[in-house]
Amino acid sequence: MLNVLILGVGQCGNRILDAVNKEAMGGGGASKIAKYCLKPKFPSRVETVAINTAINDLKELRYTTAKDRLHVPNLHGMGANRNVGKQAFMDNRDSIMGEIEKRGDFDIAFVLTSTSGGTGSSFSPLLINELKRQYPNITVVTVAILPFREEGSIYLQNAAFSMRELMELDADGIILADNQYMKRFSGDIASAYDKINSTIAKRLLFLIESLDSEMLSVTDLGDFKTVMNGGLRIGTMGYYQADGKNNSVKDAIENSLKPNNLLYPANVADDAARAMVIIQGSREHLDVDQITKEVEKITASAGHVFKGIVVKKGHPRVLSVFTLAAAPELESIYAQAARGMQDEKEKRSRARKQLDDAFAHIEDLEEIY
Ligand SMILES: Nc1nc2c(ncn2[C@@H]2O[C@H](COP(=O)(O)OP(=O)(O)OP(=O)(O)O)[C@@H](O)[C@H]2O)c(=O)[nH]1
Repeated sequence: MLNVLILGVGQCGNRILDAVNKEAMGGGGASKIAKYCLKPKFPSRVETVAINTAINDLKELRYTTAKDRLHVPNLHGMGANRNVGKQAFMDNRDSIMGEIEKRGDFDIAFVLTSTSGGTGSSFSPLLINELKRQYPNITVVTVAILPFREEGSIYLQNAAFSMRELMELDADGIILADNQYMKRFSGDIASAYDKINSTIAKRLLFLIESLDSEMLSVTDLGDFKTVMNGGLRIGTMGYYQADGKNNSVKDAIENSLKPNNLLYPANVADDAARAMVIIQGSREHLDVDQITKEVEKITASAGHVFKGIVVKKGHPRVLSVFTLAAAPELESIYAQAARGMQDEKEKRSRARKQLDDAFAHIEDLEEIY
């Protein structure tokens, strides 16, 4: 059985973790006392911890038990400042790692975080480093959320710098989810968040469950690691669930890779480096020849594709995880972040000059009373 750790860091990470716990409890509503007695049903041994400097963010969680919420005290908040965040992590490193250690040993950790706020984006790279240091055999995959592009220059700047830190870590890859790309889910931000979070949560649970299942065709943690180490070691996930109208497993695989079903804009045909396609469904829907043919098609463009087949009652459901050899959308985020930083620098020096000119008026004067 896999030992899985899921850490949600900062508000966005906390909320996605809460969505994971919600899904693991069957997706229903939670009562007021739920946080004291909830017991999510995971397929593997899964431990979850929500980590945050803002106590109110932790209080708003509904499906994460009180004992799985770790408040890291920081008197004045982060102000989206990653330097303050890094210091707060280092000041509290031992207590954070102690909370994790209490939960035993792990094969894989997922770190869920936004790239753009103050807490998650600064804590996560340091936290991942510590995990890799303290658990030499652990696989650590980051699920990193990119901001809406109109959220402002500091968020974009944070995203640029924290992504670079995450990419430079000696970890096992990044699964990207892009708020901007998934904005299509809803008109208003609050319900878009809910939908985005549950979309990510469902895919993660599917992945964990599959890695720990008896498969007809086997994919395991080792294969997942190999996929995540492909290309830029940055990837994303696609998912599709067939309905009664069309039970074709071939169509389900194709659909799982269509732009509409991805968490991040990617051109799978041109840019995928490695992939893993996991198919679940009732035996009568799982035509192995059809699956093999479809997977071979993907292999023609992505270098290597692992396939996993899990017999489970229901219409075909397909999760595709892939890493990318190119990520043009990231480059445009860096360009936008750099423009924003440059604009701010110029505005600051213009303002400073204006102020200096104003001071010049009284340069040779004394106060008169
Ligand atoms: N998908 C998703 N994104 C969110 C959610 N909440 C916040 N975000 C995004 O996360 C980014 C801000 O990061 P947060 O996680 O809120 O910040 P934090 O890490 O808690 O840091 P501070 O609040 O600055 O201490 C913005 O780009 C938001 O759009 C959420 O529930 N779901």
